[in-house]
Amino acid sequence: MPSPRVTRAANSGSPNANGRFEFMSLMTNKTGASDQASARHRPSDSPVHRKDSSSSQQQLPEEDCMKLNPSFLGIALRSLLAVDLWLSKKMGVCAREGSSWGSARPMMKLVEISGHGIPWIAGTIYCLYRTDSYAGREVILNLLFALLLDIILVGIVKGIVKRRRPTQNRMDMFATFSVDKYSFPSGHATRAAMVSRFMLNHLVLAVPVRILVMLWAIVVSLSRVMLGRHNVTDVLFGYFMGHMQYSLVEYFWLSPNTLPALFKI
Ligand SMILES: CC(C)=CCC/C(C)=C/COP(=O)(O)O
Repeated sequence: MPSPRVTRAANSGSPNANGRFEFMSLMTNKTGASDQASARHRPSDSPVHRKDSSSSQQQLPEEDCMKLNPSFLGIALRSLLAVDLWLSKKMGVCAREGSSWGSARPMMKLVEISGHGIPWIAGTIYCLYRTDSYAGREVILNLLFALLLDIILVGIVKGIVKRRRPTQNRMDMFATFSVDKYSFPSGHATRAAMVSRFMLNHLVLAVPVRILVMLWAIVVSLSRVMLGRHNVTDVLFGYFMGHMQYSLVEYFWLSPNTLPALFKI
């Protein structure tokens, strides 16, 4: 019966008392802890085969089962993320001045500003101040509510998911919050989708202007990936989230009855 010290030395490949290395076969020793670990790799002991084995056999730890039996959802998600990263890198054609469409980067940055929160919030507050029509004030007030809600919800989701921005991104955006170091979802995409839907539903616009509003939302969203700021899934989810936010604003529509003080003209 070897002493625990000798066994440990033998299992770990340490020199024995004679200064020589001794290695004990892990497959033949059925008593040590390391043998249990190695036994997991034997096909006859795999989770699949264990189903047929007697119940006296040891159950695998849960984390091992997950490694050996990844769920379909896990595989699908990993594949989607791999495609997402690959596609986003390919589409990030304005990520740097030296990128294939690098000369279009200044124009893309203008598109970025057109979807930034600050001009939208500042412009909406200005319009609220200038408007003297009752109906106009109601619509603009709700737009302001939508823009603030958007910033809060996007900040919360970014803070929970904490997905890093793509490696090709250069963090040279103006006026960002600390959560804006994260990329999921794209705040520009949520805002563009929400604001465009808001305008199409609450402003009386000629058909060419309606088309321009829709195109603007799509171009702002697309520019996020082209600038290398976001992965494709950040933008797709952001666009979807923007539509959901609009539905939320409609649901909680602020009327003169909810905020009478603001509607005194
Ligand atoms: C400072 C204010 C009022 C808003 C921040 C707007 C901003 C920088 C959002 C980040 O957008 P992406 O997530 O699309 O990069």
